[in-house]
Amino acid sequence: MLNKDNQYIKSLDLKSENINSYGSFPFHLPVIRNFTELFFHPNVTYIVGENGMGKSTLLEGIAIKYGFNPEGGTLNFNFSNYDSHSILDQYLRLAKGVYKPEDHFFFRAETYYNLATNIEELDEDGSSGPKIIDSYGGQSLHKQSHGESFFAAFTNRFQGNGLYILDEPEAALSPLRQMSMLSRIHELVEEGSQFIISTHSPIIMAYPSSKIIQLSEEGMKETNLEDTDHYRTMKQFFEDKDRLLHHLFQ
Ligand SMILES: Nc1ncnc2c1ncn2[C@@H]1O[C@H](COP(=O)(O)OP(=O)(O)OP(=O)(O)O)[C@@H](O)[C@H]1O
Repeated sequence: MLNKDNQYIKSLDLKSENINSYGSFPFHLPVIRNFTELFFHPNVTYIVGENGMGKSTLLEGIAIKYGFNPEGGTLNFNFSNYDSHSILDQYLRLAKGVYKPEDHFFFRAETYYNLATNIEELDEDGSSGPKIIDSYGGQSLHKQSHGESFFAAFTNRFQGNGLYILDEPEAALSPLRQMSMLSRIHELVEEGSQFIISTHSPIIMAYPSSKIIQLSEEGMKETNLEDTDHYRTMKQFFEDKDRLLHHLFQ
């Protein structure tokens, strides 16, 4: 298990001295306006918060700054189907640790299918050596269900001693698969991996050896699982569904 001395990414800061105006995207986002230095947990750091708070933008900035392709994949992927990523990475300062990960993956639910297509194209071309799809379990990611193909990457492609940046990995995963994902995260953490995960799922955010950063209109704040808006809302819903529905339909 990684610790403070050997984690791969230590902290993130904003080069605010280079920002001229906070009037437009991505600088107008509350997390950027109120940025405070972010210290990553050696095992798992969660970025949570309401839709539109800037989780994907922040995660993408971290990933690009580290050297990942904006659309995800390993450090070796450099395909692009669109070029709409923000310029935030140019304004970030990432403190890396002394040790480098042996495995890397930037998982984006949004563009996972572009990645799947790119893998097929590279494999058809044949010039890149052994088939890439074999490291994802061997079966075309397009010929599996959404959840199955996501899970194939987590179980087969992620090899440990890795840096894994995951944007909403729960998309398409059933609650049971989300729990399996937690146990896979545990295995990979025990094998020297560091995760940075943006999620809306209270199941995914339940890994104990972690830090939860909640983004809101006020900026970012460290919090406990039980105090996240997601956990509270779900709890309220399940504890008294009828009352909640009554209020919703008033
Ligand atoms: N390329 C872009 N150009 C302009 N605005 C953008 C761009 N990408 C995102 N935004 C805006 O920035 C805000 C934050 O988007 P982002 O996708 O980072 O939020 P999020 O917290 O990940 O949301 P969700 O939980 O819905 O995935 C949104 O209001 C979005 O419309």
